[in-house]
Parts: sequence; C-alpha cells; structure tokens
Amino acid sequence: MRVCSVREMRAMDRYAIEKLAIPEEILMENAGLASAAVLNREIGIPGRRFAVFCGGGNNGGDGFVVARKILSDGGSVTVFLLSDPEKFQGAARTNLEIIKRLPLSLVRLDSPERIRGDVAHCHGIVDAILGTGLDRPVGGLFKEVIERINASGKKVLSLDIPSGVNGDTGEILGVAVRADYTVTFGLPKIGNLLYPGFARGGKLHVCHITFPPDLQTGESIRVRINTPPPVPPRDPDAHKGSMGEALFIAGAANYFGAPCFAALSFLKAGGGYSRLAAPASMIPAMAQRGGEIVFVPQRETAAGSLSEENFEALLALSSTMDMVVLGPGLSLEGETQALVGRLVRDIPVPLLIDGDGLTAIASRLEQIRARKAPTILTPHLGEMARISGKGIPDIRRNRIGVLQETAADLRALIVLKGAHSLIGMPDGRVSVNLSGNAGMATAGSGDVLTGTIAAMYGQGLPLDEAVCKGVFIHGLSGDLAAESRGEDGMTASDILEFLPEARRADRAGLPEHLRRRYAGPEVL
Ligand SMILES: NC(=O)C1=CN([C@@H]2O[C@H](COP(=O)(O)OP(=O)(O)OC[C@H]3O[C@@H](n4cnc5c(N)ncnc54)[C@H](O)[C@@H]3O)[C@@H](O)[C@H]2O)[C@@H](O)CC1
Ligand SMILES: [K+]
Repeated sequence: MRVCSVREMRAMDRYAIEKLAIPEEILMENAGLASAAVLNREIGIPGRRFAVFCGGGNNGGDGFVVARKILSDGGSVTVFLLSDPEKFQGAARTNLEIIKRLPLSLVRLDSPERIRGDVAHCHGIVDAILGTGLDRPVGGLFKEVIERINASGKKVLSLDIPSGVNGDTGEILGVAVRADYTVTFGLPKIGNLLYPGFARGGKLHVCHITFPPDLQTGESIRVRINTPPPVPPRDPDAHKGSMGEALFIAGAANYFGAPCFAALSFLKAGGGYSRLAAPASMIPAMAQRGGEIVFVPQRETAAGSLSEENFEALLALSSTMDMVVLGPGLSLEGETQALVGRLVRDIPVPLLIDGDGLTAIASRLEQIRARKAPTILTPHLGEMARISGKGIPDIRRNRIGVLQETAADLRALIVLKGAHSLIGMPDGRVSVNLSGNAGMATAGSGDVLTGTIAAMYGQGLPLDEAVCKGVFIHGLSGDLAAESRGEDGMTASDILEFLPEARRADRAGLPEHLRRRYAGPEVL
C-alpha cells in the first residue's frame, strides 16, 4: 500500500474533484460514512451518546457527516465547534448548514469547561479537530480541549489523523489526540505511520473515498509499506555455494560480539557460506561462539584492530563473494578506518556498510560515490546525521526527505534504523517497515540485521527486495522472540535464535495478528 504526503493527498483530492468530477461533498460523505461504520463496529451507535469535536477546516466537515450519521442510526450527539462557524467553506459549510437543521446539539465552544458534562456521559468521542491542514503548534482552546479528551478515559476515534500530528512527519506539534481508532482518507499519510504519530492513532483503517485504483498506486507516490516478495523456494539440490557466500570484515580487540552476530545471522537467515575476516588473535575465542563460520585471520594493528596490510588480500577475496559486509565492531582506530576507506571504493560486489564502517566513511563519502557496484548503508539516527551532514532534530523533522536526498546523493540503498525502519532507494522509493518492536533496541541487533540482509540476497532476491526482505525478517524474528520471551531483556542472541522460525513463518504463512499488523491499515 502506498503512503502519501499531505501535498500528494491534496493533489489527489484536486484530481478527483476537477478531473473526475466527483463533488467534494461526495468525498466528504464517503469519509464520514466509513468513519461512522468504524464507530458502530467498535462502540455501537444505536442508543449511545457521542461528543464530536470539529475544527474549522474540512476535517471538521468530516465530523459533521459523522454526527449526521450517528443521529440517523439511533445515537445521540453533541457537536462542539472549536472555530468560528463563519470560517467554514465548501463541503464543510454545506454539511454545517445541514446539521444546523437537525435535532442535535451544536455548541460553539468558548471555554473548555463547557465540554465536561458531555464528555463525562458519552460512550465515545470523535476527533475532527485538525487533519492534514495542521500548520502550526496547537495552543489555546484547541490544546485544552485535546488535553481533556486525552484525560477523559473515553474511546476516541480520530478522523484522518489524530489532531496535532503532522501528516508529513508523524511529529506532535505541541499536543496531539491519543486515539483508539483512526480512519484515514484516500491513502495513509506518512504521519499515520511514523512515530510518534503512529503510536497516537490506535487501530488504523483507510477508506479510499472512491478514488480509482490507479490514483492510489501511481508510481509518482514514492513511499509505501514494506511488503517484500517471498524468498525464492530452496532448490532441493541446493549446496552451500548456491545459497550465497558472504564475507564479513569485522571485529577488533574487545569487540567479539558484533562480528559473530553478523556472520552467524547470515547462516541463521538461510545463507550458505559465511566467512569472517577478523584480527587473528581474536579467532580462537570467536570460534567458540560460531563453529559454523569460516574464519579468515587478519594482521593486526598495535591496538588489535585490522591493519592496512590486509588490503590486497581482502580485496581479492571480496571479489569472489556475493556480498561483503564491512563494519561491525571494527573500532575507530585510524589505520583501520583508512583501510575501510580504500576497501569501500574498490570492492567490486554489493557492499553493506554498518557500525564503525559508517563512521569511517562519513569523512570519505567520495569513496562511496566512486563505487561501481551497489552500496547498502544501515545507519541509525546518529550515523545518519554523520553521513547526511544534517542534525538529528532536522532528520527527525524530515526523515523521509533526508533519506531520499542522501540515498540519491550517495547512490546507495539506505536503511534508516529505528521503530518502523525506513528503506530508501537511490531512485527515491521509500519503504516503511512495520515489523519489529522496542525490545530490539539492544546492542548487536544491527549486526544481526546485516547478515539477514546478505542472506536474502544470497538466496536469490534482487538487491532492493533483498534489503527490504532482510529488514522485514529481522523485525519478524524480533517479534517472535518477544512473543516467546518478552521485549524486556531481549538480546541480539534472541533475535538471532529466532531467525529460522521467522523464515519458516514467512514461508508457511504468518499468524493472523502479525499478518494484519504488517499489512498496515485495514481497508474499509
Ligand atoms: N476533498 C478534500 O479535500 C477532502 C478532505 N478531507 C478532510 O479534509 C482535511 C483537510 O482539510 P483542511 O485542509 O481544511 O485542513 P484541516 O481541517 O486539517 O484544518 C485546517 C484549518 O485548521 C487551522 N489550523 C491549522 N493548524 C492549527 C492549529 N495548530 N491550531 C488551530 N487551528 C489550526 C487552519 O488555519 C485551517 O483553518 C483532511 O484531513 C480530511 O479530514 C476529507 O473530507 C476527504 C476529502
Ligand atoms: K483529526
């Protein structure tokens, strides 16, 4: 499913109204009816009381339709206007004029105190205060009303997006409604799916308000929910070479975990042959943890990290691999970072750079741009700041935009890790991944991701789909681990151990609750 920006949504609305001649009133009617259907399913309308809060734009107009529907379906309703009634225009104005003639109570709110009784005695609240037109921090009466809604303990349905959440970024502008259900219109907005906005929306539904399919799926909409295709079936005649060969260049004194997690995750995610080039003195200890890995001992610096003398041999070995992973636990030692810079430019196969490798290339970005084979970068927010040259708050404010810019600039596939990781392609496509959980924010989790991505590529997916699939399977593994052991105290080993089950579940069919969660909003 595609995910759109506010500007794209407006363009779709305009197209439907101007080119397809669907009156704005019909779009608004569809939005309102779908929302009322959710209200009826979740709370029940007949015999129930509702408070509908309407702001001064079309989001408020949708609220008027819901109020009319509640009344006609046997519920009772009070509509609170947070804006001057003279402000409404177009379809919102039409619907306001209609409900003025209906036997429902319509209150122009001047004090938040006025809502106390209705809120206390209602069965549900409809939030039609602010939608995609939010353009400044929420303050004054709007803020006080939203705070009271959040403190009420009542079930809340938000129309389009919880009021106060920025539709383009998921940021909360001052204060935002905490909804139990959201019905979003046309397509989900970026702000419905990115944190913290996502967490405010509750159960998310989408109503296409009769937009034709080609309008919802057009290639010009670059963001989508991550639903990668299946991994090709395993050839019964497979041998370890045909399931992919990956080389991990990783490790330095005292960093035993990262290289092992990375190299083992490749095998646990179904990859064939995992080689780990690490400082020679570390290998006996690492062999205890991963006997299935083939070790390639490397010369060391005085600090116990990879020395630059390894360059030629590493390059020669790299060129025979399906993919090379560079970075986990390499350390920030100067000589090793210089080695990384040289390898990055010359490795002639797909190269995934993570961890200390990303730090090394942040000051050598021209080496990435000079690469002939594809590059994959897997930064967290801090590393993204380093490679994009933007501050962390700027990235938070515009995660998708910064990702698109940086992926195009570096001609790299970039996984921006975090809750709902984003996968950005050099051509501007972005996938929003919905698998995974907060327990995965743990040391070594990112190392497991590197091998999982490499394994998907080794088993035959095209590179862009392999990256998307790796991110998805990594999250699924974390979710299965959380269901079995809980989120608290989850470690990278847990994610690693659940990879085979994740692969099996992905092939055999996911449990219904996970399938729904990963598919994104339910279509009404
Ligand atoms: N054809 C369409 O355009 C459709 C639009 N729909 C609805 O229309 C909404 C967008 O409508 P609008 O563009 O009118 O925008 P909104 O209804 O989101 O609100 C815009 C109004 O709120 C004010 N505002 C913005 N930020 C504020 C703040 N922080 N505090 C107080 N007031 C603030 C603006 O000045 C403006 O008057 C969508 O979210 C959706 O609910 C649906 O009816 C479907 C069809
Ligand atoms: K809203």
